[in-house]
Amino acid sequence: MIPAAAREDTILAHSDTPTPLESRACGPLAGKVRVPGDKSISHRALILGALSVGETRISGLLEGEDVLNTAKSMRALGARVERTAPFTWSVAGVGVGGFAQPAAPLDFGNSGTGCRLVMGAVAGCPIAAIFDGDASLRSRPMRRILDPLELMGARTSDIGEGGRLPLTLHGARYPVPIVYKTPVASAQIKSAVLLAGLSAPGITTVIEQEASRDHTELMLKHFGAEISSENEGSHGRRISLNGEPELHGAGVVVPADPSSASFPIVAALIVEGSDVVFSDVMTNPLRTGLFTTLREMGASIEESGVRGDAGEPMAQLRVRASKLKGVEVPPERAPSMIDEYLVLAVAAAFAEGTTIMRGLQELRVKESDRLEATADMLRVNGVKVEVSGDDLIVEGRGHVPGGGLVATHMDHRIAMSALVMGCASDRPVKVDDTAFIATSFPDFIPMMRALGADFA
Ligand SMILES: O=C(O)C1=C[C@@H](OP(=O)(O)O)[C@@H](O)[C@H](O)C1
Ligand SMILES: C=C(OP(=O)(O)O)C(=O)O
Repeated sequence: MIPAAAREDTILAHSDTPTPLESRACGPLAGKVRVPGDKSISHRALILGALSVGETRISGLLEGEDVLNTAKSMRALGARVERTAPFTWSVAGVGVGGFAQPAAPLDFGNSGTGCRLVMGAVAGCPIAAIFDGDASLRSRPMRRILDPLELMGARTSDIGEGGRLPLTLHGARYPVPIVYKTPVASAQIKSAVLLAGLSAPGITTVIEQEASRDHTELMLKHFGAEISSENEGSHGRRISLNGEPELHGAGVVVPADPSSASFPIVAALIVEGSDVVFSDVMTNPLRTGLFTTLREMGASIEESGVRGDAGEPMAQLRVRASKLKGVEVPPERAPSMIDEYLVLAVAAAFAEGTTIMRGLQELRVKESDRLEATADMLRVNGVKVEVSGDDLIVEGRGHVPGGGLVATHMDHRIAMSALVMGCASDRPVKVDDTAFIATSFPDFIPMMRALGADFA
């Protein structure tokens, strides 16, 4: 038997040379699958486990590169993190405020969530840590996280141009609780402030104009923190956390990731005759904007067997190929489907009529400028598309000519969206590099092939 650590190294390995792939029109997709564990919940389970006293047992953890980098960072900060069986991990934490000074820089690879949440957790400990990542992560804004953390008493030095990585974060010796209004709807900003607030005496409050995913709040409660959330305005939330709790290790069952499921779901909708069942898909309403939109477009997505664990609902989804029509997606839906616009744009290209997606400014600061990259992906495959300010307008003609080579820009979701498009386009669609798919959905290619996709 291979020891757990060696197996983990095998998972971590990925090629430095680009691996292109072509996707060709295929016959009906069929089968029943469980996509990997939710990425957001996997990061949080490791971080909260590391900040707790006692053991946290996680089942269904996403073993993608982003999450594995978070696991490594938790070890570097003093927690014991072990893979005990496939997708099953055990964390023995150090308690709130108990992180040790890491001996080497923390490398988060491609992962904004891992980097930014750990910044919050480190900001509440009297240690210094160097944060770094790959070229994509080094290009993403960090000021949005550092601003509130500095108000709480943390400090930065050796910081990259424009507040970017690499940087050194010096945690606060005496963290101060704050009331913070997030400048944009971002669960990463909210979570960083709440994680720093764990070490602050008194109440840390985050106010968001538009509610972002609430996994941090739900999981903090599950681990024993006193935290409350009330509505703020028409779409917002006001979240208050009582500082200095004793967090206790807890069991976490990670549901299947709806953002990962969105790729085979759209593939099943656009490939004629398809019928695919997805089990255990998380259906937290702050994550299901894509399903709402697809249903408005005419998609057949049947939900059954709704159940929940630690406040996170999940269900089985049966998806059948459907005739889609263009729709207008309102800007206030953006936080609940922020990572899904790329694959929605693919569905929109196969629909009849125009789809207008409004208020997508946040797409510009993801792994790539996803607004431009999505438009380019469609354009090189013969789809009429326009970026107008922060809106994306796709003219659906019921079919996609294809034949293009898509630049993935170190962005897993561009790669997967383009491969989905090729499943039903007139000519094949090629992507320049599939390596980054391993950050969030390592089994995407074999799972799609097993359903009937023609990738070569
Ligand atoms: O908190 C999280 O787990 C995430 C929040 C979102 O980012 P923002 O907080 O920047 O919107 C999302 O795009 C990302 O994939 C995961
Ligand atoms: C934006 C994403 O992730 P992150 O911000 O963690 O890099 C994503 O997975 O689409």
